[in-house]
Amino acid sequence: MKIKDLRIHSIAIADPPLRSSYGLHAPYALRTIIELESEDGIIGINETYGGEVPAAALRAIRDQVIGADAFRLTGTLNPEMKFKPAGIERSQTFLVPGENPLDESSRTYAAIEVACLDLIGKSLGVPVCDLIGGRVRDRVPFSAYPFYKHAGGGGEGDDLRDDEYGEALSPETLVQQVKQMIDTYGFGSIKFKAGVLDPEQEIATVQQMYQEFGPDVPLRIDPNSAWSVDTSVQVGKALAKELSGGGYLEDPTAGIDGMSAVRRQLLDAGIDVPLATNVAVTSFGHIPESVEKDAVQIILCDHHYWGGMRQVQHLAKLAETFNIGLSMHSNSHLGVSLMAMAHVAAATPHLTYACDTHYPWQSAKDEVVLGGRVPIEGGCVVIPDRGGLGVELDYDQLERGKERYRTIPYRKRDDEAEMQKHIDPNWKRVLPRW
Ligand SMILES: O=C([O-])C(=O)C[C@H](O)[C@@H](O)C(=O)[O-]
Ligand SMILES: [Mg+2]
Repeated sequence: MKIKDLRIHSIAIADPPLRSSYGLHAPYALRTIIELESEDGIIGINETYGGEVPAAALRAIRDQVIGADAFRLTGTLNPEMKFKPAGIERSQTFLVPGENPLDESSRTYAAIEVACLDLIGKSLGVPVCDLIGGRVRDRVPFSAYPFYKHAGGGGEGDDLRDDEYGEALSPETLVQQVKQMIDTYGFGSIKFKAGVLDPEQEIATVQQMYQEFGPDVPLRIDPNSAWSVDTSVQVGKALAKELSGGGYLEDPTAGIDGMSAVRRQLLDAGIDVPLATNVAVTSFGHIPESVEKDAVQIILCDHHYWGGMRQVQHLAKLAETFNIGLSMHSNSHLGVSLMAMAHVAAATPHLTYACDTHYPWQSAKDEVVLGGRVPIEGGCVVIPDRGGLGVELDYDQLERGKERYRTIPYRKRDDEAEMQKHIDPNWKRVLPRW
């Protein structure tokens, strides 16, 4: 199936002022939508990271993609190794997932791989999950993803979005936010983005969630490496009960050595809360050292930067071999990414944790999927009975997203700069902060 054209669309979508240890989300998140057209006129689509760097990387491999066979990705599309599935090198850590220069070729590869799978699936009338080995679940569970946030729904000027959730900068308002999210989407587990308030307040937030939702709703807390080893151990001890029963402590501190020290000290204290990561282990090259040092017990996969859907399946097998659990990471995204995440999760038996998703934070006004937002019901995305990813582009909405991108100044995610602009001119991302 020869590829005739690759179209790259940079878009901007409104994003609320969410906080994390990286800083503050800008009023717009950036995404790239790609289309691959085959010689017989079928169009495969995909969504990946936005801004100038990912778009330039995609433009740079355009000549390799055009004329290539969508069925023969691995062999034919990587002659100069500019464009390749994830290798076994170690990428840098500490960076926002998706911004790591050493992962760039595997991110680019992933973007094309998924579009090829959508193209093949559409031409055969087969859902992507059934092309990559076959589904083990039809309904893919996602997790509620509460954030501390300032007032505002995202967007700027005449382009403001409704503030559906309001300000949440205290334990009580955060719990209120989760209730609202669960009422709307039916999520059965919670991933709480921490690393923003004093750890005592974040401990209180988790305790209040536990009281509100009970032991059957698994809780995860993720401060994005904001804590020292000592603080991480204190939080792990304080929340041993709340994070057990399917929950986890995600990236409390930076690096494989830091995570390993936290694990050791918690075990010495008789606490077996698993540590999860999407920061310390972000490429295959990190796995040997992580296993040797028992640094993480759960890895968050993400096909966008792990090198595509098949690499996520390889990661799953490796994780299973070493008795490591598998969950899924997300960044601000629209419905095309959500569907891709659901398909790979559906076809990955070892992915037993509910996946992260930022989707509730995005507005229907920005969705580029034809027919509007992808439904999340009972906390799950249902795999549709359609070929490929099961979604098409709404070209009017895509044009609006492109127009928004053309008119805004943002070209790269920079949460630290946003924090300095709106909250504190002297703010810096210091690790550990506590
Ligand atoms: O689990 C994670 O670390 C993330 O989802 C990283 C994201 O960048 C998150 O911190 C965000 O959206 O600010
Ligand atoms: Mg994380």
